[in-house]
Amino acid sequence: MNQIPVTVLIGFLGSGKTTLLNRLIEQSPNERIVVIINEFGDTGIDHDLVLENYDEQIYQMNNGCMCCILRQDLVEMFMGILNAQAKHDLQIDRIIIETSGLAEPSPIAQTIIRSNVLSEQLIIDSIITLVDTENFLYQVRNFTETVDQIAFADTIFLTKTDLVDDTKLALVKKTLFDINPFVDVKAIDVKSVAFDQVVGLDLFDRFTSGSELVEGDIDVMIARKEGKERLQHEHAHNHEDEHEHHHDHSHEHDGENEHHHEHSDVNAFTIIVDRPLVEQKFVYWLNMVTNIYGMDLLRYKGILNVEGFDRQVVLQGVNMAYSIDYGKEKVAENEPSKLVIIGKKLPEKVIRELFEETVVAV
Ligand SMILES: Nc1nc2c(ncn2[C@@H]2O[C@H](COP(=O)(O)OP(=O)(O)OP(=O)(O)O)[C@@H](O)[C@H]2O)c(=O)[nH]1
Repeated sequence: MNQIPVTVLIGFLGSGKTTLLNRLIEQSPNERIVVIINEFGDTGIDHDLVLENYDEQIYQMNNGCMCCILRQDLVEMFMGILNAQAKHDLQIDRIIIETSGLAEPSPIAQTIIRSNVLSEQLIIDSIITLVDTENFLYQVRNFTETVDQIAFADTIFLTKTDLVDDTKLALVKKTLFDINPFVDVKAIDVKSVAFDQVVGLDLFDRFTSGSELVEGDIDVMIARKEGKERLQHEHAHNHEDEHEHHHDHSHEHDGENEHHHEHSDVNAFTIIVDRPLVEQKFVYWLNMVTNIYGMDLLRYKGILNVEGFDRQVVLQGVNMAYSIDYGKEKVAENEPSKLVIIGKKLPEKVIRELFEETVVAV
């Protein structure tokens, strides 16, 4: 079954989400799109009514901010959409969610990733954050939601750049990169942007719950992603193995690339190791950190040099879920591994020490 791509539009109040959504809808004659809108306080539309009158294809959530509670309502809404698809024998091509300006994206993503039924049928296309360039600097100082929206974004669209000068634009970009060092940032005009510049970007990776990952699973996960047959591995899923210490000679250094941030409660930092990682040790650390810090890990990404792999290994994660993939060919056998971690009040020192003890120490 084809998974339906879900595009999540987030952004502070007035950042241009509705204007963008209208622009997308008016441009998409050949796609059957379902739109979910989450507004504060508006009167909702009865799901069943909408389903019977399917042409409208617009669902509305009105029970407050989309981030605040367990997203059981979102699960039910998605199930309603999927059931309607089956009942009416329709193919829905795409779902677009416009969130309330105060929403945090994490629970929306978690709802899709963590529900087995939903994750079989839906796939997150991209999490797109719109940033009102004119008002962003004020918003980021005063509303933690804004920081979360930046930290979580796969890509950021700057709106209202026509209202600011170059100095302000540069400051906004710098602030964005301070919060999320690996995000793409692009100025768009929401009134004229092309459909395929916004949807179908496929930026959000397929995440797998990492709690049972053991040595050898990196191969397995990549193979699965590439649609190949599951690789046969000799390794036993033996947790004692994970504690075994190998002798390698890598060491971590707190390089000048490190990012420290003062933006509300979100922090970001970089770990660089200049020798190849031992898979078993790295996996052990990753399992531990994801299990301990779970929802506080907003985003993490690593370009890793792992012993025994010809190519770089790319790690991308959200909360407890992450994906692992091949990156480019290694340039040098000893090229450094780099990990960027963004989270909520993460104890950087503790995480570094844990890394030092479990991954780097001989
Ligand atoms: N000058 C200018 N105005 C813009 C731009 N993008 C959006 N706007 C205007 O900003 C206002 C807010 O846009 P909306 O699309 O309603 O923003 P929103 O994010 O949906 O706002 P909420 O519903 O409050 O969350 C509208 O008047 C838009 O016309 C832009 O690039 N330049």
